Amino acid sequence: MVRYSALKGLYEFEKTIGCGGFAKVKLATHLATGEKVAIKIMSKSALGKDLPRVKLELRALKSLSHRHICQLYQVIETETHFFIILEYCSGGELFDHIVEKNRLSESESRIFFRQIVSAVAYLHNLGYAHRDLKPENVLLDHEQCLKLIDFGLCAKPDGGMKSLLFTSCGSPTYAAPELVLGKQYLGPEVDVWAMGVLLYALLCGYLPFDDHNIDSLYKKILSGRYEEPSFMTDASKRLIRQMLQTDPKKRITVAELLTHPWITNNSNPISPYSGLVKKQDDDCIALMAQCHRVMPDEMWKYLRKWKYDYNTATYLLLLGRKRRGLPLKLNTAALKVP
Ligand SMILES: O=C(Nc1ccc2c(c1)CCNCC2)c1ccc(-c2cn[nH]c2)cc1OCc1ccccc1
Repeated sequence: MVRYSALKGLYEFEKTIGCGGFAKVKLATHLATGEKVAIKIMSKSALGKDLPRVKLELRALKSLSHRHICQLYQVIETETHFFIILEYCSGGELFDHIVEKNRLSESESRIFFRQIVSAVAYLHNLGYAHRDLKPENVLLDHEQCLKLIDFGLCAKPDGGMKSLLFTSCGSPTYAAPELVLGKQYLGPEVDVWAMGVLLYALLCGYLPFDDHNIDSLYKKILSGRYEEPSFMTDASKRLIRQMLQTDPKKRITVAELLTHPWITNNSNPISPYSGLVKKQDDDCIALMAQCHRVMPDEMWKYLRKWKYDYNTATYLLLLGRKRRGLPLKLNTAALKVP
């Protein structure tokens, strides 16, 4: 295996768990805290014209901090590679979870779907659209908590880089009619359509529009007609119809989803800000300050720049340990002085 010297002493690689288009995902241990992470490795030469997509993903990830969005910890760039250190999602893909259970009950689907709505509402409130929402891009952590990944296509809607979508997204099974028609479109509406496909997949265990022939797939999407199996409740059917609405202007918005009766179902409405995770924590700061032999306010002054270096990773991983009620400890050998 290629020795990635840039991470020597900082991370210890374990096995490769996924190989995507131009990325490889390896499990690793963050040595200062002993916490597990996922490292997405991309070779710049293999990226070629897709390099801007990586820059886009990193810029987006650096401004996102939400319970249901896979947290970025550190970025290491060498002449030849990008190493993106990310939150460990040991539950694997939501897709696999659905398939192994055939389909999910309405209440289990609601628990997952509320998390997706919260993450997408947060994204939209920041002016981003994900634009590639699909079950493969939704992972689970060890607590069955959902994590959105792969912001390679996400953009601020005013950017409207639809060419990016056509060139790089895989199967358009989740693509909204306006995308299929190549129309000007707004990212948020495209995300709502994809969320409709996702919710359908959760409730039914298969996709509303599917065909191995791309032209008949397009025809089905443009028709907006799909099967409503008998096991679906009327409430689920109504909600999905509002999301899989072919006219983007008539499609329900994320803001309306936040308070939709099927979503709230007598529990509290979803706040798009739920789960903001990046905050000042005195215990974590104090421990890092002690190891670096600096004053806590010096340490926080450095950390709040969010440089996504090893110290950002260490701080965020300590925060995670504290949230899980684990003792805070640091292996100073791996710590680099700022
Ligand atoms: O932590 C991640 N994955 C992951 C970690 C542990 C385990 C599994 C999976 C399932 C396989 N059995 C071992 C347990 C993990 C984290 C982030 C990202 C990621 C974030 N932006 N882009 C990619 C990707 C990740 O994975 C990809 C994957 C690999 C195999 C299957 C399912 C998912």
